[in-house]
Amino acid sequence: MAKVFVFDHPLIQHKLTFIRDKNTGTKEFRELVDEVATLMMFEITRDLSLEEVEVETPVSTAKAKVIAGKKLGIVPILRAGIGMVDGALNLIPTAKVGHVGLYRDPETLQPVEYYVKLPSDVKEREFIVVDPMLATGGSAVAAIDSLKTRGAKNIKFMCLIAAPEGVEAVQKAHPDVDIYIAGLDEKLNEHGYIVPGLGDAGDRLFGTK
Ligand SMILES: O=P(O)(O)OC[C@H]1O[C@H](OP(=O)(O)OP(=O)(O)O)[C@H](O)[C@@H]1O
Ligand SMILES: O=c1cc[nH]c(=O)[nH]1
Ligand SMILES: [Mg+2]
Repeated sequence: MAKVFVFDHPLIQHKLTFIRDKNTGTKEFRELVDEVATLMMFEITRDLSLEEVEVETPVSTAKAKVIAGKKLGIVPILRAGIGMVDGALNLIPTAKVGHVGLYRDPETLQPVEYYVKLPSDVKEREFIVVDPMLATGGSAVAAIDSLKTRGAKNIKFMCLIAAPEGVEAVQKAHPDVDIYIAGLDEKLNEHGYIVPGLGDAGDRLFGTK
């Protein structure tokens, strides 16, 4: 069964509070999402493997460590996932970026796919799918399906806020995909919005409400 990590780091929790606040405007919202994505990526990359190298310091030779050349890919679920890409790339600037375009039908809440573009070496890469919101889980499950259909084998999912329903749906459909969350909320309302949540992540990021 996939593991679920809820990040309790004080900086993540502090910034998430202002992301939730309805009085936070678009500019600040976008900056905070970017910062939290960086902090979450710092935690997620904790398990990257290292290899030993030798480096000449001004004083002598040191045995030291570098990351062992893992191939990473960041995959935002459009549109709101775009808000987390730059923050993630801050820490892993050589990662490739794939895109999965999905919108949630407002009536049925079912995801509708409209765009997919992934790095060509999809089978060799480890992917981190990013989206601020994991609500019913339909979008995350569909995005991960889409990656797996194209050959991806090693996938993590990272979001800002999740509802228990969404976590359960991803765990059931993709038991191999670990889930990383900044805030695990109470429930969904009758419109499929996370309660208390932060509202519509895409609209708040891009000012489209
Ligand atoms: O877990 P789910 O019930 O599928 O809901 C979560 C999805 O809903 C939002 O996207 P939305 O459909 O609003 O598209 P947008 O990013 O273009 O605004 C959000 O960014 C997720 O992708
Ligand atoms: O609360 C929610 C649920 C889905 N999508 C959002 O942007 N917010
Ligand atoms: Mg939206």
